[in-house]
This record gives sequence, structure tokens and C-alpha cells, in this order.
Amino acid sequence: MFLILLSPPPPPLTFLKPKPKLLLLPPTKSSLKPLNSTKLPSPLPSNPTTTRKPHHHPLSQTRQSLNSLKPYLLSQAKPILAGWLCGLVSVFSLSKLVPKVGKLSTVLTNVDALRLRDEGLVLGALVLARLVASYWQQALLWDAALNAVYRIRCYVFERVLERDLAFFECGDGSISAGDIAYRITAEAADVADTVHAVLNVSEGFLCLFNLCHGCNVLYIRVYDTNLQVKPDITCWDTKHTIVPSTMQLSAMAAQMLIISPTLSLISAVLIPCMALVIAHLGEKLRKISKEANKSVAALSAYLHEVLPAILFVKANNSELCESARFRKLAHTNLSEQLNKKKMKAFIPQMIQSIYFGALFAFCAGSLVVSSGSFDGCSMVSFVTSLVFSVEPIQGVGKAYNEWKQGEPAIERLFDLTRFSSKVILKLDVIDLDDVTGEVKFCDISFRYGDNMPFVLNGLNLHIKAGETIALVGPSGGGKSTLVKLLLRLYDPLSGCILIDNHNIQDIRLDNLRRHISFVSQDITLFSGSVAENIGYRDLMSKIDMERVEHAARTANADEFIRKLPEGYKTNIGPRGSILSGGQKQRLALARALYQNSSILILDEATSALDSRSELLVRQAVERMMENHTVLVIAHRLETVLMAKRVFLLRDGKLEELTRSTLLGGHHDLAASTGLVI
Ligand SMILES: Nc1ncnc2c1ncn2[C@@H]1O[C@H](COP(=O)(O)OP(=O)(O)OP(=O)(O)O)[C@@H](O)[C@H]1O
Repeated sequence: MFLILLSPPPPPLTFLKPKPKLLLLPPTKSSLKPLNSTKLPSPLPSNPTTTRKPHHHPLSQTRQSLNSLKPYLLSQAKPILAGWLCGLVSVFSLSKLVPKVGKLSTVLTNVDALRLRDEGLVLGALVLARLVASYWQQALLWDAALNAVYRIRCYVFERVLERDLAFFECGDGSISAGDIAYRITAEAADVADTVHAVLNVSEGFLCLFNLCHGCNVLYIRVYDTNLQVKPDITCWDTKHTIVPSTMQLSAMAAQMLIISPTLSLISAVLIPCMALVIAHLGEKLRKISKEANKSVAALSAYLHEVLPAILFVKANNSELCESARFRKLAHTNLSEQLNKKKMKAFIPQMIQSIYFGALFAFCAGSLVVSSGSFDGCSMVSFVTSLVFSVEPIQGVGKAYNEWKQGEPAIERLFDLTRFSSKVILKLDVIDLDDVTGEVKFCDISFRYGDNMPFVLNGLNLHIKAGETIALVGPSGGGKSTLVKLLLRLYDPLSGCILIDNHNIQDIRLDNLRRHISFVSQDITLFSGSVAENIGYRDLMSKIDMERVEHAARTANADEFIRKLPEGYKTNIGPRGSILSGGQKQRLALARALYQNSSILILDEATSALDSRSELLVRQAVERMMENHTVLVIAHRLETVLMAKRVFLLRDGKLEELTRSTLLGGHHDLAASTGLVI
């Protein structure tokens, strides 16, 4: 009856240390549980360990997502406005182009070379303007969408870095590194697609004025009751969804009212009905999309855990087991994605079938009721108008669904930024330029969760400036926890920690951590050169190569570094994969030495060294003891004996051990102190 050329579909809407999870069970059904990686924090968690999620009304969810995006869209006002302007030019060119094509047929029949040339030139200019403007419209709107998402990504990552250690460490309610990585990479890309779709839709609003002309040409032709398709209505661009839709809708409504007010009113009931159906299906699509996103995040989390542990997987012949676990997660993802795609395909069909079904019923019923009060021609014209009004409603629905599909990605991304820290930062903090390194733990009590046992219970310790003390104790006794409190990764439940008689809660956090160098139990190295890893603290400024080499020599690392293919410039691979365990540890020591802080914490720092290296490192540490406060957590008697005083941490309290106790070789010493004697 009439031909509508649809435009091509819009573009598809499209480190943290992972905790090793050992799974030695065969791939039975129960062992193939997806990793618990997709638990979401509550949007405004006052307690990061809380997992209960308040129920959100879909509209408030949409408002929240829009509010989250708003500042980023406003920051891109210039390219957005420029893009819309290009859209306006593009639509204007089209509106002029359509009647021109119609006129061309008349010019061609009455051959007039001069007119033909003029018309051809105008036509060419309009086509060119349309092409160029369309290109710039897309380019500018993508520029805005991608720039907005770049800013969102940076903001989200900064907020993630600001989160308490508990968010990453405390199993219940925490989000895995893989899930976080997925949100900041792939889901942020989805947000860019959604933002672009929204901007493209909004552009339609600006085109309202301009389209009046073009649309009217189209509609007037369609209203001809003889229903002859004119050449100038064969081209209709449906890309500019909402406003052309609005225009189309009002023009059709007017025409329908003229033909039959009763029938029009009956048909008008259809519009709110369809809006309700669209809203309902859109909400369903949002939920399905969220599940689909979660299933991809679970896959990503799994890969982030397993691939770094490939050595363990191979050594344990676990390839089959891991392949089965992967299949299970991939299959869940397959069903979720399929659900999403099916829903996306279902929605337009559903809307159309409801519409045409109801339309048919109304028309048939009305014909009977009106008992021939209007002729077949008017009926056809009425139906034509109604059919044309379906398209804009569908257009609005399509835009709405694009948004609904992208909404979960926006929610999940911004969920990462909504938290209140348990480590409260005061406003009136002080900066300490130099510290002597005196540390006091005063009556410290701490536990990781409300229902967990106390790890530290009324602990007191006074470390004098420049003193070296060793902490020993059974595994799980709380030695590393004590260090975490000193670094203010957690705050004690009661008591306080003083550095140079200043409560650490009164010292600016970055200033506090600048005065403490920490070599942790699990060595953390990044891909990059040896020099970058040692001079990590100056990575963003200028690394002092002399200090790097000096630190490496002191930590007995210089010798092996020079043997590497490019010496200090050698890239050590992800997590220092090209180095041996002992080499990694010496590099970490060199890094701590480079930082030259007043307080040095070595948590099992010499455990992976051979006895020769350990001796050299011990000498280095002994040299550092002269002007540093050193806290060594050790399991080796030789390391422990370097310290001036040795404390046993057991049952949340400290007990000083005398040298004679340590050297006396009591039977139960190894069991009670965890020392390797
Ligand atoms: N993030 C955490 N959430 C909950 N409990 C934790 C967390 N970290 C440690 N714990 C618990 O706190 C206790 C003390 O742990 P910590 O790591 O301080 O012991 P440790 O003395 O350093 O042990 P090791 O010598 O084996 O390294 C342990 O029972 C441990 O299970």
C-alpha cells in the first residue's frame, strides 16, 4: 500500500589482588557452583558487609540512573549541542530533499536542460549536506558519549580505590576483582552505547520544528483517499525517533479525528494501553539485562581467578575440572543472554500484535455499530492513519527499551561508588614532615565483623623510635592484623595508635602511609620495568635511578637484576612472572628501602630467601635498623633474633619473650610461637 524505508538499525547497545580459591573437588554438580562474585552492595551501604538490598521502584531507579549520568552529560554540552545542530541540518536537508526528488520526475518529463541542471545541483548539495551533517552528528554524539564514559570510568575507579580494605577482603558483600573489572570495562562500554542512544533520541526533539515541513508533505500525500503512493513519500528516515514520532502521531490523530471522532476515541484507548505494555516489558527487559550482565561478570571473575593460577591448575591436572566450571558459567551466561535477546525481539512484536489485534476488533466492531455511516474509502484512510501512528509509538518504545537495556550497567557501575567508609577521615588532620618512628598501641581491641571473635583484645605495645621488634605467634594469631591497623586499613574498635605521640586518626592518611614502608607476606609486583617497581613511589614523578640501584644493592637484588636481559629496564611481566620467589621478595625489599620511610614493616619478608640471601638481607635490615623503627613479623629464629625485643601475639594479647626463652630450645616453643627452629 505504501512503502516505508527503514534506516539501518542503530549501533548495537551494546587490580586488585584476586583471592585464590582452591577447589580440589572433581567437577561434580555441587563443586561446579559459580563463584560468589556477583553479590551487589546495597546502593547506599552504611556497612559494607551488609548485603540486603532495598527494593527500588522502577521509576526511582530510572531517576537515580539519570541523576548519576547528568553531570557527565552536562560536561559534554558542547559536542552534544554541536551534534544536535548537525542533526538539525541533516533532517532539514532531508525534508528539502524529499519533495525535490518528487519534483525531479516532473522536470524529467518536460526536458528542460537548464532547470534540470539547477535542480540537479540543488539536489546534489542537499545530499552532500545530509551526508556530511549525518556523519558529524554521529561523530560528535559518540565523542560526547565516549568522553562522558571516560570520565565516569575514571571517577568509578578512583572511588573503588578509596573503598575500605574490608570491601575487598571481607567475603560477605564484597565484589570480586573480576566483577569490578568487568563493570569498569565492558559495562562502561554499554553505558556509552546507552548514552549515545539517548542523545540520538533527544536530538529528535530539536528537530521537531524542522521536521514539520517534511512530515506534512508525507502525511498530506498519505491522506489522499485514492492512496496513490507519490515518489516523494518513498523515503522516510525512522532514525530520528521521538520527535518525528510526535509529529507523525499528532498529524495522524488529526486526520483520524476528521474521518471518525468515535472511532478515534476508541482507538485512543489503545495508546495508554500500549504505553503500559511498553513500560511493563521495559521493566522486564531491565531485570533480564541485569541478570545477563551479572552472568558475564561471573565469567570475568572466574577468569581473573583461574588464569593467574594456571601453574596450580596444570600441576594439579585440573584442566578438565576448570573447563567444566567454565562451561557451567558460560552456559548460565548463554541462557541469560538468550533471554535478553529474545525479550528484545519479543517486545516490538508484542506491541504490534496487541495493536493490530485491538485495531482489527475496534474497526470491525465500529463498522457494525456505525452501520455504514462512513464508506470503505474513509475506513481505509482511517486505518492508514492508524497504521502510521503505530510507528511513532514503536519508536518511543524502542528508545525506552534501549534505555532500559542499558540501565543495569549504569546502576552496577555507580553502585561501586556508593559507600560510606568505616575508616572515617577527619577534616582537621595534620601533616607530619618527619617522624622519629615512635609507635604506641594503647589498649587495642579489634575484630573483623560483629559476629566474629576478637583478633586483638586490649593489646598494648610501645616501640621506641629507632627500635627493632619482632612479632611471633601462631598462624592466625593477628600479626598481620596489627600491621593493618597501624597502616589504618582498619580502625580499632577501641583504643588508639600513636606515632610520635600523635593519634594516627589525626594524621592525614596519605601522610601517615608515607612514613611507613611495608613488605607484605604476598609480594605485589606490577608489570613494568625493575626500576619502575623499585621506584614505585615516584612512578608519577621522576624515579631516582641512583636511589633505585642503592636500594637494590642493599636488598641484595642488584646482582640478579644486572643479569636480566635489559638490567633495570627489564619488564618483569604481570605480577613479576619472570622472577623467582626469592627474587620477587628481594625486589619488594628494595622497593621498601627506596621509600626510605621512618617505620619499616617486614611481614615474613625473608621467608623465601635462601640462607645466603637471607644473611645478606639481614645485614641490610641491620644497617637500616640504625635509623629506622623496624617491626618484623617472622617465623625464623635467625630473623627474630635480629630484634632487640621479641613479642608473642596470642589470644589477642602480647607477651614479651626473653632471649633465654628463645634460645633455651623449649619443647613447646615452636608450637606456641609458630617459630621454625
Ligand atoms: N579480612 C578478614 N576478614 C575476616 N577475618 C579475617 C580477615 N583477615 C584475617 N582474618 C582473621 O583474623 C585472624 C588473624 O589473621 P592474621 O592474618 O592477622 O593472622 P597472622 O597472625 O598474620 O597469621 P599468619 O601468621 O598465618 O599470617 C585469623 O583468624 C583470620 O582468619
